Amino acid sequence: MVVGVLALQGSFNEHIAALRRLGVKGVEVRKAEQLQDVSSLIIPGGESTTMAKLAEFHNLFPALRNFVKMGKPVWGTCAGLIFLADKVVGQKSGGQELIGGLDCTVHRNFFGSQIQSFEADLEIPNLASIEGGQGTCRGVFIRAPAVLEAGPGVEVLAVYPVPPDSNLVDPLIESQEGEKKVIVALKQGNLLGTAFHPELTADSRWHTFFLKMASEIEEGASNSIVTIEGSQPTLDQLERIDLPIFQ
Ligand SMILES: NC(=O)CC[C@H](N)C(=O)O
Repeated sequence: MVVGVLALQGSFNEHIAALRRLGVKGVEVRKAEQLQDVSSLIIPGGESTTMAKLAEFHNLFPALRNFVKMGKPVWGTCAGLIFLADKVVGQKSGGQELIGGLDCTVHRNFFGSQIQSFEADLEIPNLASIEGGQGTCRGVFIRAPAVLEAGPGVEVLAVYPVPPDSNLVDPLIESQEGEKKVIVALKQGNLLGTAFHPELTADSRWHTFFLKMASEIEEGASNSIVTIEGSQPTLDQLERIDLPIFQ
C-alpha cells in the first residue's frame, strides 16, 4: 500500500513526517495520474478555498471523486474534511468545488477565525479501544470546521461542545445534560474525517487507525504498506521521537 498525501497546499509535509515516524512512506500527490500509483490518500488541512482552486487548476477533481467512488481509503483533516463533505455551509461567496462522498454537512469555519484556534482534549472511546492508549487525544483546532449533521451510515468518533457564544441553532448531538455538541471526527466506509490536526501532535493513533482501515479495505490485494527501508521503528523508538509541535 502506498499512501498518497495531496500536496497542493497546507500541512502535507507534517502528514508525510507522521507516516515516516511509523515507518510508512507517504507520497506527495499533485497530479491526477499520480492517484493511480497510490492506494489510499490523505487530504491535509490548510485553506480549503485555495486548495480547491489549485485542485481545479490541475483538473484533479474528477480523479479525486473517482478515487473516493472506487472505495479507496481517504482521510481528510480539517480543510480535507471540508473537501470530503457532501454539503458545506459558510463557504466564501461563489462556493468551492468539493469531492464529496461523506454524508454530512460541514460548517467551514465553525469555531471562528484564525485567532480563535485552540487545543482541547477529546474523548475518543472507539479509537482508544482499537489503538490502545489513553481515552482522550489532544485536538489541535486551527480555524477549524465542524460537522453539523451526519447521515445514518456515519460513525461518530469524537464530538466537541458547542461554544456558548455560537449562533448555531440546531447541532446534531444533545447530551442528556442538554449540552450541545458538534462532530469533530467521523468515519463512513472508506472515508475518515477529522476537524483537527493529528499530524501536529506526537499521538500517532489517528494515523495508525487510518493505515489499519486502509489495510482492511485492501485486504486480499497483493500490495502491502510500503515501508521506508531499514527504518521501521520499534515502539520504544517511537516514544522517543521529537515532536513537531505538541506533546
Ligand atoms: N486548518 C484548516 O484546515 C482550516 C480550514 C479552513 N476552515 C478552511 O476553510 O479551509
